[in-house]
Amino acid sequence: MIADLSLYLVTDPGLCGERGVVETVRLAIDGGVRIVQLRDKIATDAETADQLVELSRVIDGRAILLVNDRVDAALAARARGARVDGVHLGQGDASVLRARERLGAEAIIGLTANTPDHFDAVAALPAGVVDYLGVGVIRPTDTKPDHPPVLGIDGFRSLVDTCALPCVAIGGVDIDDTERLRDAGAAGLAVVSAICAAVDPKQTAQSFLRRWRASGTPRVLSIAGSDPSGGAGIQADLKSIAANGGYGMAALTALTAQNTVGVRAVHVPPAEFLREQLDAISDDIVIDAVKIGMLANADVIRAVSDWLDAMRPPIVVLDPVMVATSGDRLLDREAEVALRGLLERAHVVTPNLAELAALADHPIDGWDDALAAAAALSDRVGAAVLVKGGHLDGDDVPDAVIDAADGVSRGYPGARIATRNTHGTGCSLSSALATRLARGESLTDAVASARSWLRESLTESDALHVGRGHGPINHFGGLWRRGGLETTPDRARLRDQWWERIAHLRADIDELPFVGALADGTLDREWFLFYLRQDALYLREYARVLAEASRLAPSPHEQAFWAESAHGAIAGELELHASWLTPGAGVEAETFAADPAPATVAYLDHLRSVAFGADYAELIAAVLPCFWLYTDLGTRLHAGAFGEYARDPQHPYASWLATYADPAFEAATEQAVGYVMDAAAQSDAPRRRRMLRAFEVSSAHELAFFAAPALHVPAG
Ligand SMILES: Nc1ncnc2c1ncn2[C@@H]1O[C@H](COP(=O)(O)OP(=O)(O)OP(=O)(O)O)[C@@H](O)[C@H]1O
Ligand SMILES: Cc1ncc(CO)c(N)n1
Ligand SMILES: [Mg+2]
Repeated sequence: MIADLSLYLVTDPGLCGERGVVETVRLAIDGGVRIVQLRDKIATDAETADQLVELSRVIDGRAILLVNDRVDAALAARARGARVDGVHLGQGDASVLRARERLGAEAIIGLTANTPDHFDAVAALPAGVVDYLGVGVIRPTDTKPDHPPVLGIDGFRSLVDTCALPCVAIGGVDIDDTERLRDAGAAGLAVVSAICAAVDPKQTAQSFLRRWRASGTPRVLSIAGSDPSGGAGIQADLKSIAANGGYGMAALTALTAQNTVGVRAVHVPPAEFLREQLDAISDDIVIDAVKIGMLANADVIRAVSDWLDAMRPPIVVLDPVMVATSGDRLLDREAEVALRGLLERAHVVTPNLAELAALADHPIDGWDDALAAAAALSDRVGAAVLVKGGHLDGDDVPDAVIDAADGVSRGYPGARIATRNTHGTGCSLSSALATRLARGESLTDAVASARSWLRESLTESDALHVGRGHGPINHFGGLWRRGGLETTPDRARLRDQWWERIAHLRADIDELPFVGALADGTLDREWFLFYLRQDALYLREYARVLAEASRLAPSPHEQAFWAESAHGAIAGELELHASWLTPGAGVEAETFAADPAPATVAYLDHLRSVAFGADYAELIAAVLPCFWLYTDLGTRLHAGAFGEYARDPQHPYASWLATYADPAFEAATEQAVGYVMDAAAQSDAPRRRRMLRAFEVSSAHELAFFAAPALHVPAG
């Protein structure tokens, strides 16, 4: 069994001073220590056995208790009913093989190893003889005057690098070594004076653990049922653990045939097989936190309870699952009684209101009643209680966490999020909480972080469209939106998304009097000339912006495309203008003589600000509407979407219509759209958002540009 080695207290009677070893151990365990080694080189075996009996009483199953070297004392204390899990042996102490033989297969036996030869000797031992190694000293220490040569953290790393056993660092370990030792491969920190000599061993232990937990990826085990629809059970747990920064593992208690509408059937494999799964994991992997969900029946509960007693994981969050969101039962009545025995083994219990009523044995009438019942339950079982308000009526869905032992009590108000997708909210919240605690967050902070993530996952859930009943939350929705985990989005989906984003602007353009009159040929000539004069001023600057896109282009073919487009804006489209504005006369004379209208100024200022203040991706997004909107409008006009007359070669504005319905312009538009979607797909979410915004603003300027003639030219 691999116990939780993260913070390993080795006692020293001298350093514990007047407070004494037993009181120091009690305080350290209150602070989160989960493995203790009684080390006293002077006491007799009988005295050591007495201390072990006393320590076993104080520890009360909350931590692993080992003794240094004294196998006889361990056996004597066991004979007196003490729980002594094993021994730690030095190189010169009793043989590990003999100790294993005398203490049994379930015992935990540690061995000191400080040199390559020691590690070679360990590698030659049969499997299962030694459970972990103590490797040091990290720096000089007074607690072991005859200590071996100082390894330092690099020396530690080189020794443990290829070792299959978990190795704890020992000897002069300071809290500021935490991150570097974990990074160097330590399975935990064995500390002596840092805690024994501490003014406040509980607070010191808490500080060590916070640093240790925050410095790595927590390995979180879900012990729960399977929900094939993915919204609850171990499926939801694994997603929740990953979304909150943990590595998720899962041992299955039951298989359900369920979906978002309800539970059709439940199959519970033999509880012995669950224990096999649990042992397979804990024999190999250090577990930083456990989340317990659906337990199905009393046999399963007993199997989990026995394993917890043997393993004593540092963090246990118990979600007392009794009924699914659909209302179907997930725990039989006999098991509800057995569940109570499990509560004492949890650090946090997370009942919803119905589950709280069942566990507190009295009906819950409103939120204040729930808070009182949660406080009483916490006081009775010694675990913190996170009572969840999701099933309250009305618009408020508060939660609250109460830890009677630590005097913690905090409410978390929250408005109900309008969604049906609440399947698995409880499973997900408790798994997120276990992960956050394993990352070193305090109880109240971890609840706040888990809730915040859950609420974001509820808000993002409508995008999933899973099932006809209560759908699942979107476990990674927030991360995808913030660009943390988004896979490269599908270009076609992006294109549709962008085009849809400006649907309202496109509809407004279609509704403009200018467009309607252009289509049916009644457009006032002065309006059209006003539009053309402004468009000439626009195109001259637009060409410069396209030239800038060419300059910034990341590839030759994009560079060529934007350069050709710049040329087209000055040459091709201005030929159109010249034929209208000054037939035969010098194009410059008349074409650019108009004062730029406000809409023209605003649009060009926008383009310049993007061209010379942002990056290539945003720039080509900003110029895209001038391609895409015009091609769309021109092809629809030419296709008769606004009436057949627009297709008539005799139409008074036929040359304008032909320009924007030109297949070559349509092809250029498709190429421009392709470059922009490529850039968007390869960008992170923040840049994708900036690109879309630049595209949207340009589209709004296009609308204002088409609307300008009606504002500035009295209808003829
Ligand atoms: N519509 C909602 N809006 C906001 N928060 C919600 C909503 N529904 C549930 N929650 C929150 O989800 C979490 C789970 O609460 P709930 O009461 O649903 O647990 P549960 O019944 O155990 O869920 P499950 O059905 O997964 O077992 C709580 O934090 C609760 O406040
Ligand atoms: C397997 C499983 N566990 C828990 C729940 C609670 O919602 C569920 N519906 N299914
Ligand atoms: Mg629940």
